[in-house]
Amino acid sequence: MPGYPFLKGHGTENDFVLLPDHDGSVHGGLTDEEMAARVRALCDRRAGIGGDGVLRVVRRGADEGVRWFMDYRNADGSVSEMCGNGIRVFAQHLFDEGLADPREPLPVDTRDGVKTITVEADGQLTVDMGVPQVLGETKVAVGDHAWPAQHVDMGNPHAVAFVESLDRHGPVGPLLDEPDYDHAVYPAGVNVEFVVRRGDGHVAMRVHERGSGETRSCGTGACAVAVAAAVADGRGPGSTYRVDLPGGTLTIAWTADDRILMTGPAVVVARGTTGL
Ligand SMILES: N[C@H](CCC[C@H](N)C(=O)O)C(=O)O
Repeated sequence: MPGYPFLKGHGTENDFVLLPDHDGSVHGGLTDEEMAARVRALCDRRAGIGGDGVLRVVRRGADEGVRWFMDYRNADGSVSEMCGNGIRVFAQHLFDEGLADPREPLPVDTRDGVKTITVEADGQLTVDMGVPQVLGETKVAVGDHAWPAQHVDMGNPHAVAFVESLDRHGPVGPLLDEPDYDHAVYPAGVNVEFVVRRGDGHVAMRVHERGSGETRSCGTGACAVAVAAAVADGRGPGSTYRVDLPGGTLTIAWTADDRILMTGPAVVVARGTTGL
């Protein structure tokens, strides 16, 4: 079958189509809109492969030892600065293909700069997600229910609201539509997280992702949630949160030197060829 190679993978069921394009010769010549249309076709869960987004795997020059660039787009074709679950799957793919050594820290360039991935003894991957920005209080709403929300930037924008219940039959509802938010605060859109407490250092969340809708998990969102919870708990740096998502669990550590380390699984489930 003519076409180009793809792989399918997920991190806590936030799923992605990976496009190996090391020298940019497969997809690099497309215009922005042509690439956005290709991404929408690939992410279509009926007529395509299906995914919350696309990770294009591009080799960088060997400057400063950073050899890879993760070109991420949401399912609607829009570009985002970073994808936390996606960068773990991206790294796992490189390890699987022998293109990176899992025994060494792996730097990957993104639109939000270089992130470094390390492999834990249990095979989970830890990503240094950088320094969070806590930008103040905003508000979000679903239907006629509104909540205050913490504005947290993880390279991409988040609004984190603490709610009474995540139940689909409760005020948060089925999240079939984008929550209302302050467009003056988020002119390029926003990822909206709804959080309940599960215990000390333990929360659960649902997320409506910019450009993808409700997903089973959001890595940058889990980081934003852990930061908002630590701030609400008067903790700040030096705290660790377990974040339960519909698709699995992520561990988020806010280090004493103000960096966010996210640890979670990454699985590559299939490979193939497509003409989409
Ligand atoms: N929808 C997000 C990007 C993907 C984030 C999420 N999949 C993650 O794991 O961080 C945005 O537009 O900023």
